[in-house]
Amino acid sequence: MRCYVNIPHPTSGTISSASFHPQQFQYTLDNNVLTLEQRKFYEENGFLVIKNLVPDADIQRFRNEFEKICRKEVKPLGLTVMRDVTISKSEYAPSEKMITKVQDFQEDKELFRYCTLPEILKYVECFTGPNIMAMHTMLINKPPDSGNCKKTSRHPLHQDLHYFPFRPSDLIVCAWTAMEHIDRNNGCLVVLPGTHKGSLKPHDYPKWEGGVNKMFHGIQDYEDNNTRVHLVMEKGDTVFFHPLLIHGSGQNKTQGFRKAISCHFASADCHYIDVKGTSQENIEKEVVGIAHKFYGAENSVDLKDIWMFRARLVKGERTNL
Ligand SMILES: CCCCCCCCCC(=O)SCCNC(=O)CCNC(=O)[C@H](O)C(C)(C)COP(=O)(O)OP(=O)(O)OC[C@H]1O[C@@H](n2cnc3c(N)ncnc32)[C@H](O)[C@@H]1OP(=O)(O)O
Ligand SMILES: Nc1ncnc2c1ncn2[C@@H]1O[C@H](COP(=O)(O)OP(=O)(O)OP(=O)(O)O)[C@@H](O)[C@H]1O
Ligand SMILES: O=C(O)CCC(=O)C(=O)O
Ligand SMILES: [Fe+2]
Ligand SMILES: [Mg+2]
Repeated sequence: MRCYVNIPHPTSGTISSASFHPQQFQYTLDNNVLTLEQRKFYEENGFLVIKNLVPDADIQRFRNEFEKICRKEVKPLGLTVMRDVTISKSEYAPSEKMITKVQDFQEDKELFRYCTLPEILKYVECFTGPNIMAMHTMLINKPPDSGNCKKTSRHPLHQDLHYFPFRPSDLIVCAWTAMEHIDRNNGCLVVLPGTHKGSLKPHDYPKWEGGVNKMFHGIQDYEDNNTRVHLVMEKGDTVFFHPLLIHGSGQNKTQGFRKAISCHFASADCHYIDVKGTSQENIEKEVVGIAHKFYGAENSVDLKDIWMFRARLVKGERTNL
């Protein structure tokens, strides 16, 4: 029992019901943003959906900028452009239809506005506290999966903490905003409520016949008896979720490219950890391997350097990260 334990008031001698604090929370901080009901929901489930949080006008700007990137009209520094695994060996010219996602848009003013929106940060602060770092940014353009039946658009069930060499996990939160109506047809987020109370599981590539995208690791042996919840969301709706929450996304059965924008935020007071000897070693090797390909193996970089380099302060003071 980690949450909702009633603790006696320290100064009261005898314990009467009136001297009990109503609640003890582990995953949310005290401020006046979340209602008691919302706090309880996140504590219990590890996620919280806020309807209609990001205005249409902002989403349109993110969409425009993404299209400019796809047409190569802008080339933000440090951006990773990822194509679907099924076309990763082909010669297609870049276009919106070829790009599965862009990552690390911290140097793109238009897209990075997402990470500084006051309405987003107001909620982020409930989980991270006042010193807030934007650690990892993505715009996901989930491609249609009909036709070839390879289901490569699926994202296997995983915990984002697998990718993060910093702690404590409770001071990390993902904000994920739907850029259009998203349901099971175009591959919505799927979450296993309450799994944020568990530990980090070992991750590796799923053995899917059609192939799997680079670094899309999944949990090999998650318990299938967990309730899966499909998050149906409208444009602008935003889900905040804990980095240990097991989640993924299903196949996109439509002809459209399903879009979402997201950022992982962490308290600047978090600290980096060494993942050597842990289950995270396999992803460290992949990330460092890619960095070596780009910068040359002689310029040895470690995981911490990579993260420090792309992390950006968005509120408060840059203390550790
Ligand atoms: C890094 C930490 C991430 C933190 C994430 C937080 C939680 C998020 C959970 C996730 O989203 S997990 C997935 C995270 N994914 C990544 O970080 C992937 C980042 N993508 C990349 O680094 C590049 O897109 C990649 C290196 C895969 C390709 O880069 P380029 O487009 O510059 O290279 P190129 O097209 O020359 O391809 C290089 C090689 O990669 C292969 N490739 C490209 N796209 C691929 C793909 N989608 N799947 C598999 N392989 C792919 C390509 O076939 C080729 O193989 P060979 O070396 O054998 O010729
Ligand atoms: N049999 C399975 N084994 C492992 N992971 C699965 C399996 N089926 C789905 N998943 C993963 O679970 C998540 C969502 O599953 P979901 O059932 O919503 O999608 P889907 O199977 O692609 O589509 P559908 O809506 O037709 O079921 C995705 O991350 C997907 O990769
Ligand atoms: O399909 C999605 O948008 C979710 C992707 C995801 O969970 C991730 O990239 O970590
Ligand atoms: Fe994820
Ligand atoms: Mg299914």
